[in-house]
Amino acid sequence: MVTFHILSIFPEMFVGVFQESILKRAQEKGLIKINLVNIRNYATDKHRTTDDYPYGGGPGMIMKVEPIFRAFYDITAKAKTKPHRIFMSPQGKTFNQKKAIELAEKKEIIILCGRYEGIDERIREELIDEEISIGDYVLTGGELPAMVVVDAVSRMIPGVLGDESSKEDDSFYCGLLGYPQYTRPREFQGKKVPDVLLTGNHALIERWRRKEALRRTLLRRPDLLVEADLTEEDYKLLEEIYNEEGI
Ligand SMILES: COc1ccccc1CNc1ccc(C(N)=O)cn1
Repeated sequence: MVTFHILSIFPEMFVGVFQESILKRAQEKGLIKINLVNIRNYATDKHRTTDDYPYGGGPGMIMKVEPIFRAFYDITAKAKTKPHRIFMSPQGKTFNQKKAIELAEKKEIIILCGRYEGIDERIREELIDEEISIGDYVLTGGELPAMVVVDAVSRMIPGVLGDESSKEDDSFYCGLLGYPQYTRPREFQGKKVPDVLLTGNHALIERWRRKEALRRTLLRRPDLLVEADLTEEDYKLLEEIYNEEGI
């Protein structure tokens, strides 16, 4: 069970995403809990201000310390265990499946979603355990990145995915890209499903899938091959692939 506390000035952005399909069922099954927190509720001035102009000048606004510190203290005081505190930002370490698996072990996670040009540095210094980016591009806020993290982490929690096995084979799960998938009809516009998949010979099918995952990874993301722990059998398959691809 993982409890996600999501801090944002636009918590309503999350309602649609977390009220659908797998994440909704996971909440109903008590496998995950999502606590949407509106930072504005912790702003004490009349206008419930959460941002202000940057010292030193420059474009845009910066998120203020007080509302965010109050929100963190409040959530932490109510939390059963000390939450792991994440800030979504372009300056973070790039998110990947390995990180998703690691975060799925946590009990409570706070995800701070930045808006405007970013946050007052004292928030990073005092409140954040790790900064995570979903990729090298800038968005209008950390809300979409937070949804990506909640989705990827939730999938790794036992019981969330109906068919457990789908987690094992997942693209990026074994460090390789996924193999080609087919379903009915067997032939479409003259394009047939590979015969091997119709043999019912699971050893043969597994070999074909592993080989196609290696082929796809070699051709599209050779950098992942370097990281993957390959077996002797994998190297044999790669030999065949090199010959077939004329590399
Ligand atoms: C100018 O925006 C910011 C500047 C600083 C911090 C947060 C934000 C909010 N925007 C974000 C957040 C995350 C990502 C990412 N790549 O994960 C992209 N954009």
